Amino acid sequence: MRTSIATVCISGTLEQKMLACAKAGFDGIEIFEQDLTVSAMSPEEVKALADRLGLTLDLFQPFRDFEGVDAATLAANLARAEAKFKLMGRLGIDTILLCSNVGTATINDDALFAAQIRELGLLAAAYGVKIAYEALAWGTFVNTYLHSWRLVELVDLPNVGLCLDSFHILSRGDDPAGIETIDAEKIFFVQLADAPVLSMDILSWSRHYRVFPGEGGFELDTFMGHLVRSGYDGIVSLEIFNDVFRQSNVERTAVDGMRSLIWLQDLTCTLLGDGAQGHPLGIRALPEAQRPDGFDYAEIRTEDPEAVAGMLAQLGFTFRGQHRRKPVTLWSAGAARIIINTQRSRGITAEVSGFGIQIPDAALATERASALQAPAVPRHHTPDEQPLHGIAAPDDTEVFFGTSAAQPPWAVEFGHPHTTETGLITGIDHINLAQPWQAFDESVLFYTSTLNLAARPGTEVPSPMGLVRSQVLRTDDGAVRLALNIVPHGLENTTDRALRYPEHIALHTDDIFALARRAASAGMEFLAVPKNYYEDLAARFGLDAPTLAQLAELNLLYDRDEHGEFLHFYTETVGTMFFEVVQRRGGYDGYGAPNAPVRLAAQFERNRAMQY
Ligand SMILES: O=C(O)c1ccc(O)c(O)c1
Ligand SMILES: [Mg+2]
Repeated sequence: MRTSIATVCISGTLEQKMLACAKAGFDGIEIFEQDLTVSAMSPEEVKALADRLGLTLDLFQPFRDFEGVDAATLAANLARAEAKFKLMGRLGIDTILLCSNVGTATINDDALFAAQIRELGLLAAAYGVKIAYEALAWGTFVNTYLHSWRLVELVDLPNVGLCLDSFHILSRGDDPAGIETIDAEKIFFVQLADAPVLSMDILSWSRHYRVFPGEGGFELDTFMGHLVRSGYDGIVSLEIFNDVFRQSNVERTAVDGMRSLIWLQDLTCTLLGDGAQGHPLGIRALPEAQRPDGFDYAEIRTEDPEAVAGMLAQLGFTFRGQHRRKPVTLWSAGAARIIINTQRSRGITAEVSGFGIQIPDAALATERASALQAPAVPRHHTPDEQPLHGIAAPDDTEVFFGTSAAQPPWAVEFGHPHTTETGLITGIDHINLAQPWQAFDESVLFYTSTLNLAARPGTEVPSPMGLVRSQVLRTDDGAVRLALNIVPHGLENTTDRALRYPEHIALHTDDIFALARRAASAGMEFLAVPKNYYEDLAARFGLDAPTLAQLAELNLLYDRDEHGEFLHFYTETVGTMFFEVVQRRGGYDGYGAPNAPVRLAAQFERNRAMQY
């Protein structure tokens, strides 16, 4: 499949954009006119640079507000178009995108639309230009792709066809199945965009909230399935208008986009099954996706290993030994393994620096991640040590693939072959990772695609520092769960890293009261929960007084839904990390969302107190 990306998706000058797109592996680009207008490069220089980079210039866009106008406006529009056709000749671009009219159309008449577009088509033909007509979802009279297709049929010129843009089709809730009824030869261009499911006017949604495929809520694999079956064999491009992407690192965003197209092809192959082959679009599958079986371990990098070890001991973890060659120790409790690493600390007292997941075939998972352009984490190992397969996530978390086994083979390197014992902690429930504001969407795609996790709908948690965007990524069975939290905008410049990126490891237990009591008597410091919270609990759930008193005494939080109950507590923070302990009763499958604002406010109070 030939891939392209609109220059409007990413930050920088036109030259920087072109370099980044070529480096990320795109075959071509769409030139967004504004990027050329403000560029210091002449059209000829742009063409020469594209040639040098091996990029094709696939589309010039947008040409706006053409059809459905009075005679005088039509004449002016044709003159405007002719200037652009000449410019395209200098760029060496043969296709222009024509958006359906949103501004100047006053006459609603399909015959007139078609006649006027026909005039444009005839003029374009004289310049060797093709016109790809796109129905914008907010077009005054033409706003569905099937309507734009009827008009293209009426125009009936070889150089006038369609541009299909997934956003305009899916945002309106239109059924993309109709794509299969379109003559594939007449689909001149395809643009893909995903978007979070929001309830707002479509224009604002489109101009600010588009994201790369896999980062939003649209079913783009279904869309692609119809496109593949239509027989289309042209370019599939990304066209994302997104406020964050436009100010983020251009190279990273380009790779993020490329990853989305690689992943979407794989999802579409899965959806089409045997039917994926034998279509001209030539979509490619990745090495097989596998479901992770659980967390292998969580890793804490620290300058203060004593503080972290102290907390683990209070929680009931057992010291399992020091790695025979590295300054790394292993602690375990039930199936939970935690590694304390004092190597390469990044100037932070303690942080959740990575985790391992267990997967049936670690080498295959690494191959798949590499095909998704995940950067490898280099780790040395001696011939008698387990090789480690690691990838670096956009938030700098290091993720390692380990084989699925009750006793991980690497544990012997810590001198202790068995790491499982019975105790109150039974395993790792989830890991919560703080995302720098510009990495959130990229991380969602990175973790879901490389670890084969499903993204749940996002939420927003109010905190004294702002709204914290939050999203859970997980396996269906809950064996691996990640919670991503975005750090509120503006805090990236604060010098207090604890305020910036608090992350945590959540452990599960079958008896949180016993565990909390034992930890308290071992001297553990809990995050203090305000009294108001327990009054609210009493009102919401009708808990009896002794239960409430016990919860309050131990700083436990509580939630309940139609499936079951959830009890949890948080430890104090060390560096930028803390622990959570959770107990799930019945079929409760959430994360205590109503309690998240209580936690964030309590941590904020605690941070303030520490500053005085
Ligand atoms: O928002 C717009 O105006 C706009 C322009 C060009 C496109 O291809 C598009 O999908 C939207
Ligand atoms: Mg478009």
